[in-house]
Amino acid sequence: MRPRDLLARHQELWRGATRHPFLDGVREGTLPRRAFERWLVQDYLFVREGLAFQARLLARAPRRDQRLLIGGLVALEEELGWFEEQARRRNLDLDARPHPANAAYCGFLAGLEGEPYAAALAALWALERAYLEAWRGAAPGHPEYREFVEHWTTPEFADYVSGLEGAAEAALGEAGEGARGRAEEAFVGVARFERGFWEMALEGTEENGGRVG
Ligand SMILES: Cc1ncc(CO)c(N)n1
Repeated sequence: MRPRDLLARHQELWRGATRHPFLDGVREGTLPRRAFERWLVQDYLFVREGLAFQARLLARAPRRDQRLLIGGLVALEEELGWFEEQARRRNLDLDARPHPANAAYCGFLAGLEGEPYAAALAALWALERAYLEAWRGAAPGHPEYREFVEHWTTPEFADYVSGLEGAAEAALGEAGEGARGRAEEAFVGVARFERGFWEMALEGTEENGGRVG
């Protein structure tokens, strides 16, 4: 089982993770500002957890995957700084509570620590690939959101996602049947949580969406 087999087997689910009215709104400029701001604050919190998840994955990665994962960690740390600047410009408070949909996704990532390496790596590939496809679908993006579309559609990011796919393919190739099953479940989990994240952003019910004052 290769990563691309997972995409082929779960096309419908994958489509739900990567196509969404939120992304149509980014492309057309019709997205309510509150929805975008809610997504921005929540995604910052998610990336913070994602960095911790990836650091734990690095600790048990085979030698051949270390450079790839370290490169990803450096990019995530830079991304946090970028989010902080975006939030400052928009006067958003990043010291917010994770929305339940976000907290559940982060809990799922934390739980992958107890799963086979191949399954956790497949999940990392899937969540990065989901963002690549999702934002590509929103390109070029309304001017207000274009910087965000560009952030996740650079050739560097696409190369990174390809690197993760290759690493996941190798890990799955060495994995036993049980671990491959766990990888498929992890993939399905990522796809569901990704869709839920867009839903949360568009329909979230927090009082102030993280806005200061
Ligand atoms: C919800 C979500 N999924 C994937 C990524 C890509 O890192 C992200 N920033 N946020």
